[in-house]
Amino acid sequence: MSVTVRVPAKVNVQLAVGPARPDGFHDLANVFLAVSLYDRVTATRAESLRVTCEGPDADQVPLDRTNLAARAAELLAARYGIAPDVHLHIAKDIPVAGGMAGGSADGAGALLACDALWGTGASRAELLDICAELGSDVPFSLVGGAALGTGRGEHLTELPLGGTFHWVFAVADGGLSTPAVYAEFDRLTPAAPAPAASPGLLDALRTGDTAALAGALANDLQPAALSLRPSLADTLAAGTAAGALAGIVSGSGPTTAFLVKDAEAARSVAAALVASGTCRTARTATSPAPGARIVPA
Ligand SMILES: C[C@@](CO)(OP(=O)(O)O)[C@H](O)COP(=O)(O)OP(=O)(O)OC[C@H]1O[C@@H](n2ccc(N)nc2=O)[C@H](O)[C@@H]1O
Ligand SMILES: Nc1ncnc2c1ncn2[C@@H]1O[C@H](COP(=O)(O)OP(=O)(O)O)[C@@H](O)[C@H]1O
Repeated sequence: MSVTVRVPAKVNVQLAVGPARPDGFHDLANVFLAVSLYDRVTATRAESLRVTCEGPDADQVPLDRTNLAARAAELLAARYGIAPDVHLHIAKDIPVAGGMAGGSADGAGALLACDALWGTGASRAELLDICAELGSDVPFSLVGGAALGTGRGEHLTELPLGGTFHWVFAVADGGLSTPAVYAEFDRLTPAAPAPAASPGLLDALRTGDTAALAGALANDLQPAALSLRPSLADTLAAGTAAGALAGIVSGSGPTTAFLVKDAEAARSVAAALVASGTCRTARTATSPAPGARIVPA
């Protein structure tokens, strides 16, 4: 018997970052939006814990116990006093180390799949608790849609969304390390103010107003990502020159996200980005997208 779960990627439409806390994390006002790029995690009973991965970036995914899918299975099994004997297969479509929470998606997906496979019957609150232990972004991968993350991003308030948003993602060569980007933020921002969500941005999401959302996109980690990867400025310029309403680094990067008017604009901006030679590839997607869901057999 197997259980497959589909989990979305995310883009941060606002990422307000406060000063470093004593525990090394940063308080955030993190406005997450799930987008229609998905990983699939399949859990199958096995003799022991094993992870495999397929997809264009599969060679960049660790297959040992550091994989967030493996860690999710271990945490759930430990809580219920069972052996984490499961084969987790990841069909990876989310760019790796790209600031789109692919590892977090696999953690949330494995958790939901193992819960169903083992019949542990964990409550939603318990699952969210385990997600937060796995990583700051993992609870959002379970929930999907749109949400404001506070604390280190793990405390979620779901947000209403009034329409469909169209996106183009320019995927860069290689990844950026999230801790390195936060460290660069600290170096560049000696006195960061307390983070707060922008009322205008939340209104734009609620009313589905693409032009207003384009004007409100904001990422405090963008200067740090650009400092570590200056060539991202060329990608941002190429996307806006091609007709995107706005461009932004996705989370800690190096993927850049472009908000566009409609599906046709998405196709032409994606083609122009690839032709510009400033990215490895470009993907189109829409919001909203649901959180982790079991795929019917
Ligand atoms: C920046 C964001 C934006 O959504 O995601 P990515 O763009 O990398 O996907 C997140 O804050 C990343 O969340 P996630 O990748 O889950 O981070 P974690 O595993 O919890 O932490 C990894 C490291 O990132 C830094 N970190 C993370 C979250 C936070 N609020 N403050 C931090 O300083 C810390 O150095 C921490 O050790
Ligand atoms: N299932 C997974 N998929 C991808 N990366 C993973 C996974 N589990 C652990 N990792 C590690 O997490 C790092 C960050 O990857 P990812 O979650 O894709 O990016 P980001 O944190 O930028 O959103 C990778 O470099 C990899 O070492």
